[in-house]
Amino acid sequence: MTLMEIKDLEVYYRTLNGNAKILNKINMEVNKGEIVGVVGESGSGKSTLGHSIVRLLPYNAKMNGSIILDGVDIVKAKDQDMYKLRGTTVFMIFQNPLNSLNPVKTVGHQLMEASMIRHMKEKGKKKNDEKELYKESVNALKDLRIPDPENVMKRYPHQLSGGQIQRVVIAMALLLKPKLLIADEPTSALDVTVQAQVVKLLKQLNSELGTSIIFITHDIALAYVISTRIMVLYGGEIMEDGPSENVIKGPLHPYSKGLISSIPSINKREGRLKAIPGNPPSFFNLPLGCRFFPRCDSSMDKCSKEEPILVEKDKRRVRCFLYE
Ligand SMILES: Nc1ncnc2c1ncn2[C@@H]1O[C@H](COP(=O)(O)OP(=O)(O)OP(=O)(O)O)[C@@H](O)[C@H]1O
Repeated sequence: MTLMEIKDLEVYYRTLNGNAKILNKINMEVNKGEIVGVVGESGSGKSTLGHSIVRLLPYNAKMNGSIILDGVDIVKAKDQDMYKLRGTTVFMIFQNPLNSLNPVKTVGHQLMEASMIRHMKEKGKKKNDEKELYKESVNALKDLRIPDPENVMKRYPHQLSGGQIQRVVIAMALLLKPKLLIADEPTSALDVTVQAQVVKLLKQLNSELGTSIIFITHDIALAYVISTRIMVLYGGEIMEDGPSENVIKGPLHPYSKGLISSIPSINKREGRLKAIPGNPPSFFNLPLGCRFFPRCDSSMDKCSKEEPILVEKDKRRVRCFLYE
């Protein structure tokens, strides 16, 4: 069952150099209970996609198209409807998690508030059992392996380290139990053992409550570990989208192939990783034709002249003339 449907989404940023179209005709669906890994190099538009879904884009952004989530079109919704939606319908763990916390309230206050909001939604009334809210909040911090959680509850966000803040925001997500969770590089500030624990907790949230997750990462190997579907973005466009297993074991798009061959593997004896040569395009100077063609080792004549469309192929969507 579809939880969210994005149609023809375009996002522009107005800048001193003119308008830059960062997302181009994004069409995608997220089903209930699905974990979609959105992958691509830095600057491919991943965070912009996440910010569009919670409608927390910078002041210089403009959106076209529609994002229907739980029956509401986020592009056109009134601000008051967005307030209602954020939290228990959709929640985003930002790449800079400090943005999700209120600097003048303690961590404990904010976590207990998140827990209370969820109880209100579930039972339709205010839950005032402070002890219960406190216990739930401390347990969420314990789940994230935060040492001395009672002490962390008393602190203000600026008194915590980057890794602790990231875990507090993930704890908030676990307490809110939203229908759709957008996690933007949620493990990048964490060490490997905590990373693994976060992945386990997110998977648990998904399997126990059917929470849909959009997991944004530049690391396609991490996307494979957590997601059921992988969507590859490049230069603000979907290049490939399909079941994780198929995308990883038999990538169709040359860009997906490049991302996969740059995964470090202990089994690779050759020593050196294959990096994709060149850099992603500037949004002010996009190549004619396919956006990936200047870096592509399978490019043909027409790739520099015409833009390929996204076509269906083997349970997948792919944007490449090799499959048209
Ligand atoms: N407020 C803004 N004004 C102008 N351009 C912006 C703004 N925010 C982001 N951009 C540009 O939009 C492009 C896409 O950025 P975005 O953060 O969505 O990419 P990303 O794939 O999430 O990259 P990263 O992993 O580095 O965050 C980049 O070229 C970035 O410089």
